[in-house]
Amino acid sequence: MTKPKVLISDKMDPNAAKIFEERGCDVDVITGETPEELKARIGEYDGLAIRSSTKVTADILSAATNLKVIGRAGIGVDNVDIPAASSQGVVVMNTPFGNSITTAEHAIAMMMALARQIPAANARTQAGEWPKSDFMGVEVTGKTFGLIGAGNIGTIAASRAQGLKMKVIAYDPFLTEERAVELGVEKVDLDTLLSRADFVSLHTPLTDQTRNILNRERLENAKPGIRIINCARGGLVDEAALKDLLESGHIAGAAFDVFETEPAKENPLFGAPGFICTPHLGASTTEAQVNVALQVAEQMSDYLVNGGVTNALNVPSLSAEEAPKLRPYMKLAESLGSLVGQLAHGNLTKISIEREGAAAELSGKPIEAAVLAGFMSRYSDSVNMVNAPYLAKERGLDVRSVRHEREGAYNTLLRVTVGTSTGDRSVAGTLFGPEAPRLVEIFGVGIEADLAGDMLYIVNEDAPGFIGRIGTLLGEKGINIGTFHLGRRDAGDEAVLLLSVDQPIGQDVIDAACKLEGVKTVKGLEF
Ligand SMILES: NC(=O)C1=CN([C@@H]2O[C@H](COP(=O)(O)OP(=O)(O)OC[C@H]3O[C@@H](n4cnc5c(N)ncnc54)[C@H](O)[C@@H]3O)[C@@H](O)[C@H]2O)C=CC1
Ligand SMILES: O=C(O)C(=O)COP(=O)(O)O
Repeated sequence: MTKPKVLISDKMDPNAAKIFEERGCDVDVITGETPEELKARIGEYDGLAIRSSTKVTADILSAATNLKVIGRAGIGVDNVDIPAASSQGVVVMNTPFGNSITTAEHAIAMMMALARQIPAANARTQAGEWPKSDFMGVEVTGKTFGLIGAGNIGTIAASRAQGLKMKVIAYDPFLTEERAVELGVEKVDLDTLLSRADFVSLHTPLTDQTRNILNRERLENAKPGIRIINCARGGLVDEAALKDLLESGHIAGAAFDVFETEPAKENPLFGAPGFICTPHLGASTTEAQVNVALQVAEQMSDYLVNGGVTNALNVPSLSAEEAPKLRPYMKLAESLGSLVGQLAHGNLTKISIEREGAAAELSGKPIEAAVLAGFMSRYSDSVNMVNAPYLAKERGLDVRSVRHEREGAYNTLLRVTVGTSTGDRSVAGTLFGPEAPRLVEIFGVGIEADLAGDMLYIVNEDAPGFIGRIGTLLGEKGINIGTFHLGRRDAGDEAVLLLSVDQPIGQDVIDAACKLEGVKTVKGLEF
């Protein structure tokens, strides 16, 4: 097997490259390229490891013909076009915890630097001024810390602020009262937060809801003398409005690590009174960078080598321990999805996936994604587990997953049912031994068959002589039969024949088979 090839395109701790190599990947480290250079190169790679500098746009992705996974050594993925990656079947993963302590500590460092004007005092002292009487600071003890966004980083920042004897109030629409009590913070609405806080620290992602969350109106109505810290994302605060309000003195200070446009070589806030900043250093500690580099390389190689999915943003997680257990089910699920997709006619608007026995104990989402990947291949050639659920949604397919507690005839069973204009059509399969996927039912008829390679599916009247006739026909056409599977509802009723053959079935064979006595349906299948 050729080794998966990974490109590290942003500055990353050398442990990342080491782990990729140890885990069976070839790795190139090429940083600082222009988008054009990256686009020209990206086609060679199975994996792309990034931080925040590389912008993975739809244009770059259009050239990423071999790409399977993008790994973000860090948290924010606003530099990745996730919908484009998803529709192309590329997994996007991040490392959601590796740099959170470090970033929360940076927010606290920024707060202290603001409270005591350390950057300006430092600059003037080193310039030989000794400006002792120009710097009067404020204490943080007893002051109110207003947290916007009580997620991983926000809650760590809150606990550090509590350690500094501050009162913490928090605005986060997803924060429950119970969790607020557990954290020892008071849950408030945004206007209340801005009217009471002495220091406000932002810790939300940048989304349509959070963009400009501190807009001009909110900043104007905030408590006079408030100080604002943003170590989350540029675009959360209206930079021009903040500059005006720093100049008017309504806002006493602001400390930013992130900017609307980065790298921020110029910005309206530069030089505003009480403004301090750092160049997106929130995650830049040795500890955090080792954490995220190790984690991203482990996660990406796990996916590329073993199919394990951890911390993915566009596909369900699948641990490296669970991945081998699920693998035969994924094959079975994909084959069943493909079988109903190839056989059912008309506009299919719903699909249900039932798991029974041992299959009911496994994660449902990956199995669902594999069924959809098989099923959606009837509509598109470039479909896989990552993009199938998105394509299904786009087509308005109603997808249901059902897990049965009941004991059935099989130790483990997957059933896939599609709704057609003439009623529900269902196929089911099991695993023989730990690994071998096997079809056990097709449209109500019990049958045992492997679904592999080229196959011929025939429904005929159950009457003597048919098997001889089809055998003769295939012999005349020079088609070699690999396996032969028969099933029927009741004696004399409809019978189903599934043959695996050594070459694709041409239309001439299908036409000839249709003319055989007693034949109702003939279809060539491909797995
Ligand atoms: N400066 C830097 O170098 C770094 C910045 N970051 C950024 O910090 C931010 C926070 O990261 P985490 O805490 O890990 O994320 P998280 O996902 O754990 O927490 C985000 C919180 O924001 C809340 N939220 C979402 N919409 C909201 C809204 N409209 N109003 C108020 N709250 C809302 C969510 O409920 C959640 O609790 C991210 O934008 C991330 O990219 C992360 C690491 C380093
Ligand atoms: O992890 C994040 O979200 C960050 O913003 C850190 O960015 P960086 O990896 O330092 O470019």
